[in-house]
Amino acid sequence: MRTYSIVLIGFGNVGQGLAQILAERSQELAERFGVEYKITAVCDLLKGSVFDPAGLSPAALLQAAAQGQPLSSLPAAHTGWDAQRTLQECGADILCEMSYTDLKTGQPAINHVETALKAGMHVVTTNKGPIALDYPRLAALAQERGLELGVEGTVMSGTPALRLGSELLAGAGIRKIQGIFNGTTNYILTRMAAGDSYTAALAEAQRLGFAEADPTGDVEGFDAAGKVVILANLLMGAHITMQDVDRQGITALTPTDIEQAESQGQRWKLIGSLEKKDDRLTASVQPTRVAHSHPLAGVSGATNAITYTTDLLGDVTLIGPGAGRLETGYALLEDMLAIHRRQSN
Ligand SMILES: NC(=O)C1=CN([C@@H]2O[C@H](COP(=O)(O)OP(=O)(O)OC[C@H]3O[C@@H](n4cnc5c(N)ncnc54)[C@H](OP(=O)(O)O)[C@@H]3O)[C@@H](O)[C@H]2O)C=CC1
Ligand SMILES: N[C@@H](CC=O)C(=O)O
Repeated sequence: MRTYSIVLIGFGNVGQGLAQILAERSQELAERFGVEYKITAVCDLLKGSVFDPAGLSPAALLQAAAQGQPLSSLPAAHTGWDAQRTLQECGADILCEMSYTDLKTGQPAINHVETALKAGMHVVTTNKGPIALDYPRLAALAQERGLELGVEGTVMSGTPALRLGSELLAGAGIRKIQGIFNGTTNYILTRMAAGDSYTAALAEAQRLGFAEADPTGDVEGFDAAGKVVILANLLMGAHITMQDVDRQGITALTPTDIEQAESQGQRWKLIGSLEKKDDRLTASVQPTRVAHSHPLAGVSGATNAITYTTDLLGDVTLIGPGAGRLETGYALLEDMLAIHRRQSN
């Protein structure tokens, strides 16, 4: 059995989703893969922080969060450390970085990732900020130190969109990528098409744990644009920035626009696109009317979809969850299992 100690920075929807997965599936992980992930530290801005090298019970962490009790009320060797101190002193094997995405500065997550790598930890993250804004530098830092930087959850949560593109389609010649890359807006558009108000649909997306802490990132298209940047730079050899994405969100769409499209056999979707033509890459996120018969029209709720157009296989499409607590928690497990597989070879 190989045991990895893990530190969780951010214990919101995703952090709690990961803790729930570990609480429920540790026996299966041990039996099938010979691996144990032991949470030794958790640090969250408002919920507090706790570190115990002997390990913390995921169930107790979840119970404290559900009851609004500070994490520091749990029995542990150390409490009250901030993220930097936790990363410098906890000595974990893997950082799970799940703090807020900031697509302007990438902070504080860039600092978290950098500190963890310098302290010798592998990093797995669902945070789009560091990956959209600073991936080459952070990936080089990881590589120099023989460490892994797992980023699967930054695009389409636990649906293995990045792994499909970077591993399985790596030799197929990806020349175009198109899809629905934001769960919150797809959920809102689906609910509005069924007659609900924008405000009620957004509130429900927040309650279900799909939306960003500041949902402007979702509804104005920044989150989808960040994912387009990640796809371009990680899978298409590009070096684009957020400013290179021609971006528009869904806030200008009215109930009348949505009704009108439906009555004409069409549906609004927020579509992200990347296309390479003669060495030039175009990148966009735009609300788009698609026919009811279009493959993306039936992708509803927080489900996302990605179509890779390749030289050798033509179109390859993957559809799956794009957001959610467990769905995104699973992305971190995917990356941690990949680390375990590589370490075991
Ligand atoms: N939810 C989803 O479906 C998906 C989310 N993601 C990404 O995963 C990350 C986590 O998402 P989610 O859990 O939904 O977000 P939440 O807002 O629910 O949780 C983020 C947590 O991070 C904590 N936090 C923020 N800054 C710090 C800091 N400096 N030190 C310690 N803790 C900090 C917050 O603390 P507090 O609230 O107590 O202030 C909060 O509990 C985000 O980057 C998001 O973009 C990616 C894919 C899907
Ligand atoms: N807020 C995001 C979460 C996943 O990245 C979304 O709604 O897709």
